[in-house]
Amino acid sequence: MRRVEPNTMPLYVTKKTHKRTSLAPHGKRILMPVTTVAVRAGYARNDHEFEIKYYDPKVIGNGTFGVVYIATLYETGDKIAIKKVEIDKRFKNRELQLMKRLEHPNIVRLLYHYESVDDHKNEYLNLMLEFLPKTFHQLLRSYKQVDACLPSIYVKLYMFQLLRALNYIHMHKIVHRDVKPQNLLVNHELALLKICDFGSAKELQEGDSNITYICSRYYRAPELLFNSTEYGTTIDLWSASTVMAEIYLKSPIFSADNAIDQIVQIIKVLGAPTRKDIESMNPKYAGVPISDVPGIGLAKLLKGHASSHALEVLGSLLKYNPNERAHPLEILSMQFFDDLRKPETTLPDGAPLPPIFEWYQREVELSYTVKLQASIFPTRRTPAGRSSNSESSKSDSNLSKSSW
Ligand SMILES: Nc1ncnc2c1ncn2[C@@H]1O[C@H](COP(=O)(O)OP(=O)(O)OP(=O)(O)O)[C@@H](O)[C@H]1O
Repeated sequence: MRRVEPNTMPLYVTKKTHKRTSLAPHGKRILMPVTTVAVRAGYARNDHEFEIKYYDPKVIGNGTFGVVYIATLYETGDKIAIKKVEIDKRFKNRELQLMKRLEHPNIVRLLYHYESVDDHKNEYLNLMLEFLPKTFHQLLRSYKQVDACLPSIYVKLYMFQLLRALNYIHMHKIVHRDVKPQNLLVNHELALLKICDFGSAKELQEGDSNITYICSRYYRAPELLFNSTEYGTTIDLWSASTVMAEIYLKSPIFSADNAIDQIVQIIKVLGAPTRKDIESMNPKYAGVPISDVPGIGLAKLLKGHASSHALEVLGSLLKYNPNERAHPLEILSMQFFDDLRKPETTLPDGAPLPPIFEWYQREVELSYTVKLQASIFPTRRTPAGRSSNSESSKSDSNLSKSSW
């Protein structure tokens, strides 16, 4: 990686391709073009331009907003993902601004970014991200195809990491607004989960009106379906719990073709929202009154699929009233996650669990304020600064960002 003086690089990507064979620094002979780009680092602290070389780009995802490629870094041989989104000059790209602020083991890491321009003078923002091999959607599908269930240790590990990441994002008053299996990336061998796609995310400001047509329908919180513009971060908790229910049911818990039917599907399970519930979701709701019908209930729907502890988690999150949804840290302290706290627990192949208890100081402090630290962390592995075991949590200097 060669450092270049600021301002000496053109604004846009410098593309040099070598057609000849070259020996990459990581020792592999490359028989294909290598692309060189002038990038900026993902984290703002040292925002100089660098030259990065990559090769073998292939499309892996075609989203609403852009194209995602997989490529290999010339220097290290590491796989990366490049998300290329057309720049709309009228708006500042929120995804880049937010991703620069977020640094967490359960959030996909922004490595570099650069701008590029095509032959028609369309301009693009390219986000170079750490690569993860699968989406959670693909993982669930692979189990479904062989009529198997995701083993319960993975359900616990993945839900723990998802809720921990949401807690971290919400600490920054950022709401993701598109939590769904397609936006959760996994390395199933290591049992790691990371949230991606901050294209819909937003930092909430008091008094701001927010758009309601956000979040993929099946995972959309009821307050959005009731057209609330003053929702909070708890919309992500609803989405997370629908993801959890989907793990057990092997298909989305609430699926409909339109917003009205989506509400109907929720009512069929949870029963109709009370007047108080509707007021909590959207005090300005002026739609048709909803008759008082009972739902079949989560316990009946998930009978034979989910344990009582799993139902406790789902029941604490799948609530109409956004303020009644449990705090993510409260959920992490529930019995459902107790296996993860036992020293003898391993992955099915005997490998150790990923380091899910290495928390940032700031996350730990927050868990103190809600007095949950004792129940989130394993016994005798108390969090940072108080530990007899240095493994339990890394200090800010190791992990956190100066902005904290
Ligand atoms: N870092 C990554 N590693 C591996 N795959 C990735 C990565 N980032 C994105 N992808 C793949 O690309 C797909 C689309 O990415 P992303 O959701 O960020 O784009 P999008 O344009 O916002 O898509 P959508 O409109 O479907 O939400 C993901 O579902 C995933 O399959």
